[in-house]
Amino acid sequence: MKSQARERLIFALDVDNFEAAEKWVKQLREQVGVFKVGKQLFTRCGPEVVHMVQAEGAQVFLDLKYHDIPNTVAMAGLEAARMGVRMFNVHALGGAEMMARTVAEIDKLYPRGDERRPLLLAVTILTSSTEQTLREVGIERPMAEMVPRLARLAKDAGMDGVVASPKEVPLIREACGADFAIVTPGVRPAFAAMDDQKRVTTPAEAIASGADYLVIGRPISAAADPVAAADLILEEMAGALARG
Ligand SMILES: O=C(O)c1cc(=O)[nH]c(=O)n1[C@@H]1O[C@H](COP(=O)(O)O)[C@@H](O)[C@H]1O
Repeated sequence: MKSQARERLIFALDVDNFEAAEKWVKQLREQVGVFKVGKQLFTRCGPEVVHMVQAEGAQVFLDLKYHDIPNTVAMAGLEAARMGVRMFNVHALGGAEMMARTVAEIDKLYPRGDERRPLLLAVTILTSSTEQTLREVGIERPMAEMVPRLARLAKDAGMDGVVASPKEVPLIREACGADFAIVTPGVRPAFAAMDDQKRVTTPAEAIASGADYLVIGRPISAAADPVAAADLILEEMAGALARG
């Protein structure tokens, strides 16, 4: 169960330089199967940092949350796939055409079934957002309606899964079925602070509700002993997986 949990634990490499990223990858290799390279690190280091993670034998979630006109996102997605990342994401709010064009480009590069094909993920509503955040940008519908609606839009456009709060996993499963990946940030073990996350659950709750992958950053990176914190999280995940 622990090795299964490891494949589902994604550590957010939210650092500002190559050396720090490399240190985390070497330190957490036994606990973590996938490392997330996001906007800060990628803007600083570029593809070199993706290749470093791959050279260490781990997989990469390229978290650049593309949101632009359909052709621009599709072409950016193509470059992400060419880097050999395991998964990358776009904002579902970019719309059906943007997602479908991206899927179509990836289909041409690596058809479904090709092991090099990355998982194409759509961010629904960020885990730092509240109902108030939605109102501010003119979305009057409630979170519980928006998240499954965006997830369904992503599925119908051919995307492989979504990034969403663990709180909304049951709603997404209901809208999209079992064969759809759900990646959940906003995970906080009992020992960690909330930071800027708003819609959170514990690792065990996230797995029990049906999340496939957990993205965790500060609860590990800010811990006094990060390896011990990652081990605790893995144990909690493995326990929930065993309970089925
Ligand atoms: O796409 C993401 O990874 C993401 C989506 C989302 O809705 N919320 C969210 O926190 N994230 C990312 O997940 C990570 C969470 O980090 P911690 O809050 O430190 O555990 C950060 O790197 C965020 O950029």
